[in-house]
Parts: sequence; C-alpha cells; structure tokens
Amino acid sequence: MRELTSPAAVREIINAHGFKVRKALGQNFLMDANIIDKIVQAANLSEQDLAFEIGPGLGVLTRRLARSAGKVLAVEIDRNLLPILKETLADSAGAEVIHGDALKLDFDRLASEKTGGIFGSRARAYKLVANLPYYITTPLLIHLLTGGFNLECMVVMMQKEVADRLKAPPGGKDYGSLSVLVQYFTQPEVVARVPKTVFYPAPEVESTVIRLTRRPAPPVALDHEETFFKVVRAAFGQRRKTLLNALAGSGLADKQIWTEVLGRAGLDPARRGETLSLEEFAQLANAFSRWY
Ligand SMILES: C[S@@+](CC[C@H](N)C(=O)[O-])C[C@H]1O[C@@H](n2cnc3c(N)ncnc32)[C@H](O)[C@@H]1O
Repeated sequence: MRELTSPAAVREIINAHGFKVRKALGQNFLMDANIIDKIVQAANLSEQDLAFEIGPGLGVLTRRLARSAGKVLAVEIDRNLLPILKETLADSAGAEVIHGDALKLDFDRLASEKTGGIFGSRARAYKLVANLPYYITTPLLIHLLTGGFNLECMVVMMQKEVADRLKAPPGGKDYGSLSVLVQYFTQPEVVARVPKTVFYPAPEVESTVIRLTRRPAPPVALDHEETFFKVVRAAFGQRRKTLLNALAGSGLADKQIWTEVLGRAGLDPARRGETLSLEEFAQLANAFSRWY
C-alpha cells in the first residue's frame, strides 16, 4: 500500500472511491509524515499497548500506529470511509476499525471486549491517539475525562485555540472551566504546532498536538468531585462579574450563602472566577459542600 502522505496519494484514493469530503464531520486529512511521527512518538507506544484512535479518516495515522502498538481500535463515524479503510489498512495487522460515534462510546467496555479482558476498567490502561474532528473536541474531552475510563494518556491534535485553553494558567482569557477540568485529571504538554498546509483540505484554523498524561493521584483533595465541577462552572458562568455575583447568579445557592462560603474558604468575593487556582477552587468547593 502506498503511504498517504502526499496530496497526490490522498486525491488518488479519494477519487478511486468517489468519496466526498464532509466538512461537517471535521474531515481534514493529515498528509505530513513528520507530524505523524511526532504524534506516534509522543504516545511512546510498544507492542504491549492498546491504542484507540478516534476518526481514522483515510487511515494515514492508523497505519503508523499499527506498526508501533500491539493493537489499534479505530473508531470512525463516516460509513463512506469504511471501504477506503479496508483497502488502506489491508496490510496493517492489529488495526481494527469500529463504525461508531466516539462521543457515545464506552471505551473501557470496548477495550475489554476486544482484548479478552486484558485492557479495560480494573485491567490494564490503554492510550488514545488521534487527529480529532475539531467540532467535537470539547464534548469529547469531557466524555473521556469524566467517563472514568482507564486511559493512561492521550496524544491529540486539536484547534490551536482549544489547546491553549487546556494548558492556560489562572488569570488569563484562555483559562476557563475546561482548563480546570483538564488540569485536574491530567498534565498537559504541547507536542507540536501544526500549520494548515499539511491537511487536505486545509482547515480554517491552526492546530496543536497536545499530550494529556493522566495524573496518578488528584492534585487537590476534594470532598466531592461533582460539587467541585459544579462550582467551577458556576464561577466561570458570567466572566465579567465578581466571583460572588457569578456564584449567586448560578442558581446553586443564594448570595447570602455564597458570602458565608467565600468567607469560610478565605476568598475575596470581589475577585473574578478566572483568577482562582485549582487549589482555591478546591477550597471553595469543599467549603460549599461542608456548609451547604
Ligand atoms: C480531522 S479528521 C482525521 C482523519 C485522520 N485520522 C487523519 O489524521 O487524516 C477527523 C475524522 O474523525 C471522523 N469523525 C467525526 N466525528 C466523529 C465521531 N463522532 N466519532 C468518530 N469519528 C468521527 C471524521 O469522519 C474524520 O475521519
């Protein structure tokens, strides 16, 4: 099989199958062998690893993953890509395509089913490597992080602006509830910046490859994880307001209660939500769950 790392090879396979690229499914196919190598190297794969891929597309990354991991499970939503993948992955033993929606997938269950229970919940952890469909990046990250899946790391390409939010420190415009969620569960690191020109068709935005390594233990002690995320969302709900007014406007509790809770947490009610560190959000959430 010819590698799919040139515009000519990509066009040839698309035309041979009469395939129509669907923008609405975030279909921008990667053509750069160096970027693909960087993505795969960042995942540090071995024969012992199971790797999930979301959106194999034409199979360019899948083929490379199958050479490094023991098994690759590639989840693709577009039925029209299945005949192409059958052809491009014909010589990639260990790669299996699953037709489905990654947003609805129970990754632990599938990992266990496909490996006879070697991987999955309370078994071995697996990895996820993908050039993501950008239109689902945020809901997908929320699904992957809060789903309790036994994922040890993710190496994912996404829109640059979203990657900037994932690793943003407190205080800036990029810091939001997604930053807190990601930094609570993982340690994010930038692997590569990727220009528009290495995709077919070229997307409208620049991209970043980011590695999210799951933390061995939570970075802050929480009484109740769900309350923490509710409080974080409430604090960022109305960014131009003070912390007190944003919390009071969230519907979780009234202003009097939040005044008391902020006092107990030792936080100035006039601050803005986006200035709070992970530790301060933990203090706030713990004070709230103890008082209310
Ligand atoms: C940015 S392309 C990446 C394709 C390929 N991995 C590459 O790097 O060239 C995103 C892929 O995700 C697929 N996709 C979109 N939504 C999906 C979903 N909800 N679940 C699984 N795959 C999806 C698209 O059909 C497309 O193949």
